[in-house]
Amino acid sequence: MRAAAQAASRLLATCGGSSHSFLSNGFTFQAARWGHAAAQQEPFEAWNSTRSVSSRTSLQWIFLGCPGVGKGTYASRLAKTLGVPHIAMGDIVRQELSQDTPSGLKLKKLMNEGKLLPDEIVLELLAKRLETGTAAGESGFILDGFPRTRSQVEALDRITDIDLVLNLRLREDVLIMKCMGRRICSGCGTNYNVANIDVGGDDGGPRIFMPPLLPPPSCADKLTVRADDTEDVIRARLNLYAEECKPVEDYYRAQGKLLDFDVMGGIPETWPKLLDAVKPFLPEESLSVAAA
Ligand SMILES: Nc1ncnc2c1ncn2[C@@H]1O[C@H](COP(=O)(O)OP(=O)(O)O)[C@@H](O)[C@H]1O
Repeated sequence: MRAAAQAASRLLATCGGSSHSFLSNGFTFQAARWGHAAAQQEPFEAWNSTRSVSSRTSLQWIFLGCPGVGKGTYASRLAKTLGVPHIAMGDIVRQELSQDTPSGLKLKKLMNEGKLLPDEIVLELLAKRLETGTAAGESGFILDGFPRTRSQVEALDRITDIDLVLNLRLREDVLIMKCMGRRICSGCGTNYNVANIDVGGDDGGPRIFMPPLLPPPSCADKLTVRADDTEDVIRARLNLYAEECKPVEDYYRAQGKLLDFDVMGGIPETWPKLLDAVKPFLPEESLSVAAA
C-alpha cells in the first residue's frame, strides 16, 4: 500500500464514519462513504500523493487562539510576508455554506450557534483546499482555525509535519469587545473593527490599547456583522475554545512546538513584535523577506 493510502486508513480510524452529507458549489460530501474503501475515500490522498514531508522546502505553521484574538489578521499578514498561502478554515467554511442548500443550512445553524462542525466535513474541505493549492504550485502554509480538536490534531499529524504552532493570547473581556466590534464590507470583503479598546493600566495589569480600524467611505455603508458575533454566541465560542482547543495547545506544547504570544495592542504595535518572535523559527530562505 502506498504511504498516502496507509495514512488514509489511519485517518479514517481517527475520524470514524458519519451520515452527514451536503451539496454545494458542485462539491458533494458524503461522509457515510468513509466507512468503506478507505484508500479511495481518504480526503488528503490526492494532496499527499504529490508531495512528501521530506521533500518540502516551505514552512508549515499553525495559528491558534480564541475567537477575536486576531488570528486571521496576523496569519494573513505573515503568510503574505513569507510568501506562503494563508488557509483560514472559518473562511473556507463560510464560503462553502454561502449557498443555502437544505443540508448546508443545518451546518450553518451549527456555525451561527458558535458550535464546531463535524470533523469529517472540515477535513474534507481542508483536503480539497490543499489539493487545489498543490495543483496551483503552492508550497507550505499557515493554517488558521485548524486543528481545533484533539481528533483534528491527530488527523493532521498522520498526514504531515507541523513546524511551529503560534498561540495568540489576549484577556477575555478584550476578546469579547473585539468580536463585537468586527465588521466586514459586503462589497470587497475587507475586515474592520469599530471597537475602541483601552483597558488595564490602572488595575495593576498592563494597559491594552487597540484603536478602532475604521472603514474608508467606500465601505462605510456596506458593513455587515457575522451572525456568530453576538455576545451570547461569542461567550459560547469562548467556552467551547476552553474545552476543545486547550487540549490542542497542550498537545503541541508537549511536543515543544508551541510558541505563546501575548497580543498587547493594535496592529502597528503588535506586528513588529510578532515578526521578532517568529524570526528564530524561520527557514533561512525566509529570513531576508521577514527582515525587509
Ligand atoms: N477546525 C474547525 N472544526 C470545526 N468547525 C470549524 C473549524 N474551523 C471553523 N469552524 C466553524 O466555522 C466557524 C467560524 O470559524 P472562524 O472564522 O475561524 O471563527 P473564530 O473567529 O471563532 O475563530 C466556527 O465557529 C465553526 O463553526
